Amino acid sequence: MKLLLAALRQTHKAAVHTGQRRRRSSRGGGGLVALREEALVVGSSQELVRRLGSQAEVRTGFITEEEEDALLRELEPGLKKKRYEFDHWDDAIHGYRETERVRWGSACEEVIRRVRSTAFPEGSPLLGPVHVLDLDKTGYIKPHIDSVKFCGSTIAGLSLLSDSIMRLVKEDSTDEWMDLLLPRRSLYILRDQARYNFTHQILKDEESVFKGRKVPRLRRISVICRNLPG
Ligand SMILES: O=C(O)CCC(=O)C(=O)O
Ligand SMILES: [Fe+2]
Ligand SMILES: [Mn+2]
Repeated sequence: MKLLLAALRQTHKAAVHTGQRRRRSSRGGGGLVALREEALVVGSSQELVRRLGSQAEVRTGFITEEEEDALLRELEPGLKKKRYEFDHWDDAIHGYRETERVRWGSACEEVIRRVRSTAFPEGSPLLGPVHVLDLDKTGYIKPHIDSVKFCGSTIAGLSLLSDSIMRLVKEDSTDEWMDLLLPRRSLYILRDQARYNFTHQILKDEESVFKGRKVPRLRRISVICRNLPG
């Protein structure tokens, strides 16, 4: 199980090293451009946000508080048995524990069904187990691209317990980037170019600022559905 989950992110290493180093020098001047006042996606240019907006989608309030509670009740007992992992320098993720789940209670089953019918084209073959990732409040996800061997064109994730910021950076042109605000209980969907040609990362608390506003990053659990490579 552990092996498969790590393999999902196996292409991250090059992205972590090249992506992070170059980011620092390239960020300075990039003004944030929002499509609308309340937009949840900003980026290095309005053109990029327009072109890729539909491939990096955020749906606020995708689940209710009751559904979030049901997911947490179902997930917490198993997660609590694991320890957060902090010290592997080569991991794409720092400060996390994770698991996967095939069978869900009925309230959760309904949520997962809704995620899948929203994010994936009908009949698209899906990865059976749902991935559950628990980030400690000091945890974060470094830039990586999910393995094309194990994961298809679409990644869809629910965010529980905390708001967070997902940053996408173009792999071969790191001054092209988009930040997605992922509110608690929202669903994000990454597809196609946003999934294949951009690294994604979840910012650590200290860096978690969206349109000039601090977005406190608390403990966050994500519930992630993927499809299979075509
Ligand atoms: O926590 C998330 O929403 C994303 C996790 C992720 O990028 C991964 O496990 O590959
Ligand atoms: Fe990922
Ligand atoms: Mn490791």
